[in-house]
Amino acid sequence: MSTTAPQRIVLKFGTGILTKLNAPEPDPVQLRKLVEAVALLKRAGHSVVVVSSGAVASGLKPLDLTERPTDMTTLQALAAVGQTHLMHAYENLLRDYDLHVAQLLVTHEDLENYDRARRVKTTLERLLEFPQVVPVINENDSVAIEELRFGDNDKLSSRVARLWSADLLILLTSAPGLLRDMSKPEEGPIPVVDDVDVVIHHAQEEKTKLGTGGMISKLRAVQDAVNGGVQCIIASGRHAEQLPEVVAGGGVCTRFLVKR
Ligand SMILES: Nc1ncnc2c1ncn2[C@@H]1O[C@H](COP(=O)(O)OP(=O)(O)O)[C@@H](O)[C@H]1O
Ligand SMILES: N[C@@H](CCC(=O)OP(=O)(O)O)C(=O)O
Repeated sequence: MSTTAPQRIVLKFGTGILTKLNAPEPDPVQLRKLVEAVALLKRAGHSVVVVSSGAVASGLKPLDLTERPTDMTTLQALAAVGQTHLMHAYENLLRDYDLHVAQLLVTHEDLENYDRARRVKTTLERLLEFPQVVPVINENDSVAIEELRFGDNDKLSSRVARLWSADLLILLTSAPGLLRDMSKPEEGPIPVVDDVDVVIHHAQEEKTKLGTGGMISKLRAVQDAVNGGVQCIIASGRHAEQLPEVVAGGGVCTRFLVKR
């Protein structure tokens, strides 16, 4: 697809691109670039919903922790502290573009329940009638029941994209797209994928230190989204400046087509 017509776009920001490369804490430079890209897309007439990770990572420093813990209770406590820091950062950065953040925290159960999911959808649609609002969605980590958690935000973003009938879901991550061979990044990502099943074997278990999902989780989320009619893109969140080009059909990324 090569178009600049207004689209409904879900942007997913993974933990791996919201944090510094060499320290387990949020990277304000990265966050600024991502917010700038959101503002650019909105200015071009697109409707944008952000699914943002980063609550747990944002809670580490305030709680004097240097590493991501593994026990669920501490992770939930970290998310409770970190989510407010994250939203504060978004609100501050969006102000430069006369935009405001709208926080939506949802659980797996909310989106599985017909009535609650519909309420999320209508709230989202009402919010988007205000051009100055950027909805930022995260899992409600501190109350999510362990066995029913999304855990990573890949699946959450595909659920949101389907619920909202988005045109496009862009998973922004630390990789430039889906690589055939992770030891040969110079080959660049696979440009276009028609069938996720055919490429899933390229995804390795390896992932960033603070991220939870990894590439396998992303491809499963992509499959869910394309099955629901949403075209998907995996692209580097470290090159947010290329987002308008990616939305228009170009850029360095992997594009997953919807089967017709
Ligand atoms: N075939 C592949 N191509 C690109 N990245 C891959 C591949 N297989 C595994 N990965 C890993 O997936 C990571 C992205 O997932 P993750 O760390 O969970 O990021 P995020 O926090 O953005 O969700 C990459 O940094 C890379 O280590
Ligand atoms: N909801 C969690 C997201 C967990 C996470 O790291 O997800 P991801 O970056 O998609 O691998 C948070 O905000 O920390």
